[in-house]
Amino acid sequence: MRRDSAYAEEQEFLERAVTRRAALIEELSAEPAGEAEDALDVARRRMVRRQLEELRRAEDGLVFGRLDGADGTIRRVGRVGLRSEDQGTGADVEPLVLDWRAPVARAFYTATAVDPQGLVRRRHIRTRDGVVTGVDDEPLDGSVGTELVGEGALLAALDQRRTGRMGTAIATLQREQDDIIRAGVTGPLIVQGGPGTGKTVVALHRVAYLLFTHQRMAERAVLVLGPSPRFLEYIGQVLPALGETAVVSATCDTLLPGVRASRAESRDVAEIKGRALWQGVLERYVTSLLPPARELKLRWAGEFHLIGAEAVRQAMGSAVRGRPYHRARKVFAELLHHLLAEAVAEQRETMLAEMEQGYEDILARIDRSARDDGPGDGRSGSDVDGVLSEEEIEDLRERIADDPAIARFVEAWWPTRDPEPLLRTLLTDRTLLAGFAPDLTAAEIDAVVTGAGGPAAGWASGDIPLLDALAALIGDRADGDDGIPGPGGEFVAERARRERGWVYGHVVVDEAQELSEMQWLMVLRRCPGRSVTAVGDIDQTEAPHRHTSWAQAVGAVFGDRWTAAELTVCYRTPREVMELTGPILVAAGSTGTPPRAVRSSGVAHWQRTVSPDRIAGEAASAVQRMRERWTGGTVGVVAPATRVEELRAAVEAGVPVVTATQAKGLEWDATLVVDPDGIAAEPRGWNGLYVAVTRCTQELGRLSPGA
Ligand SMILES: Nc1ncnc2c1ncn2[C@@H]1O[C@H](COP(=O)(O)OP(=O)(O)OP(=O)(O)O)[C@@H](O)[C@H]1O
Repeated sequence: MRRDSAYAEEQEFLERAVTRRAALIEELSAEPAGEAEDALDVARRRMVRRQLEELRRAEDGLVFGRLDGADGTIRRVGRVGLRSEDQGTGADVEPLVLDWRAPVARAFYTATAVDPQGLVRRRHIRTRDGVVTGVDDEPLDGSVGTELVGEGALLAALDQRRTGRMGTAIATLQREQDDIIRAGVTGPLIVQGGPGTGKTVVALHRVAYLLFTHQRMAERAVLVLGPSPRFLEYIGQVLPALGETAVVSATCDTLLPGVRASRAESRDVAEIKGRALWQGVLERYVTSLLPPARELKLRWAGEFHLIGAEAVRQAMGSAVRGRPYHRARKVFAELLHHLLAEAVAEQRETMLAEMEQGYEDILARIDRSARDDGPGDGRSGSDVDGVLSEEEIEDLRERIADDPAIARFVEAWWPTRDPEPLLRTLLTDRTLLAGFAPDLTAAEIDAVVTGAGGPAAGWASGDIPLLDALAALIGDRADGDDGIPGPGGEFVAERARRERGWVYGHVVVDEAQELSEMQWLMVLRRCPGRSVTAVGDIDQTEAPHRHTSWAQAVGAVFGDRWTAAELTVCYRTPREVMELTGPILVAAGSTGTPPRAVRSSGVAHWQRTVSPDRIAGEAASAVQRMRERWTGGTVGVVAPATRVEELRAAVEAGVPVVTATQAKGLEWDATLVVDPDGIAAEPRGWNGLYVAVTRCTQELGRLSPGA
């Protein structure tokens, strides 16, 4: 009976919220179109557009929580905040629904029986298509104690069939997750968590929280870096569903506009190219491209002018001063225009002074008395003594700056450069590379040069951070604009994606354990303010670098100035499967412990050995049986790289067959791991096997080739 009345009560409230949302959408849609009046109007319109976008996407999960205070107050929590019907702007009236990201909503995720935060009850409300389908009450008065927040709702969410797309978890976030989501942004935050602990959930919900809380971050957009395009596709719906548009998602390989990694390279070479030492190598290389400071001879208006070596050296010194190559070149060109204008003026003064002297001598000889008031007394303008006024020198400088012949001279003396051919040259020339990379051994230099491919070879993944570093040291040819987001028409994310030197408000890195030092530097370049959240599991590392701790992984970029956080509970993988992982971690050389599984699927994992020639056929049958068992859900196959092609041809179309590396971050209801020993034998293969077996939410099957 109480239960029925709770459903009826929440249904009634939900209908009120649905009506209110429709009214707010209508109100905001009625905003005038046309040109914005001023900067304030641009900002206001952008905010309205954002609110409208959020409201439009908020149908699902419009209301998912309720907080009952000890003082009798009742508050509802939902995907977006809804102003109540009688809440004018700034009025002191409670909103109808609290935004889950608002500080007052935090208790929904953090209140416990031990620390009820003024609440007596938390209610989770499940809805589908405008109908309340579930109500779970959790007393916070100490009568019931559980470690989990909203256990019923959480377990129901975790037990759902997987669709192949990640969903939002705003209704069931757990306290340790919420603490990280709402952590301050004082510097890099590195979150360690085992498989299925919700690292991706935390990372994405943190983006939504930060964008909601920090308006300036929204103006600069947030970058989300993931391990693969497949992973980005998997998480692609989460942020739009949370109403976020100011987000750019990419992999390290797709971060440089117009450049793609199209070539595989050996792990050894990839490891060498990932080392932070390349930053110094490239800096020395770019410095070597600067022209030597020497006397310059320029022609202007038919006359030659000399700019002395010392003046050139000084101008170069003040032009370079930490600036990128092209920027320094531009500053030098401007200084050169000044120097030349002064040289021209000086030469003209000398010439006129000589002419004047000659003229005076002649006049003196003809009629000394007539020269009493002769030229030479006045001191303004380009009078006959030849001294040019400041305006005249400035005018001269402008004409010099506009002269294509002078521009051609500068180009010949200090040419503009393209990073791609420059890097190609460096990576294919042993002597050059040895000169700039004294810390690499001869064998390492040999490996890099031999592995670089021919002049027409594409770029490998390990080249992208080198290109990025080089492009930053060389700089854009033309001056970039001011970086202020454009007017209403364009979402900031579109612009950020297009512009190479874009500086983001925040960067989130998922599967961060995979990044090489050079890739970390690439991240830092996009967020010099170090507003970075990185999530990962050092025990799932498969990349060729040799990091076995976060301190090692980020030391080269952040030193020891970063904050560590940890997630300890596994929400994805059932207890039955997690029990298998201890020995795998030991074999991987890890000293860590697997996270604690929150649920049991009640399904035993299984293992079968089949003769090697039947393995693909057996895998196909096993997948079919799993598909039948998990109707409406998803099945994935993980195998050693050498078996992927054969298995793809054998199993049903649409069932993903991937390597352990490609499986990173993904999950399915059931996973078939084919040839686990083969996976373990791959480089860092025990870590790969750890990834492979932890992808399932329900069932794990293992198929091994054998006698
Ligand atoms: N608080 C939560 N409420 C509901 N579902 C959750 C919650 N936390 C995690 N999950 C679910 O658990 C699963 C694992 O989460 P997620 O992919 O974020 O983990 P992860 O730590 O990134 O895992 P891995 O490192 O293994 O890729 C996902 O299905 C996610 O939706």
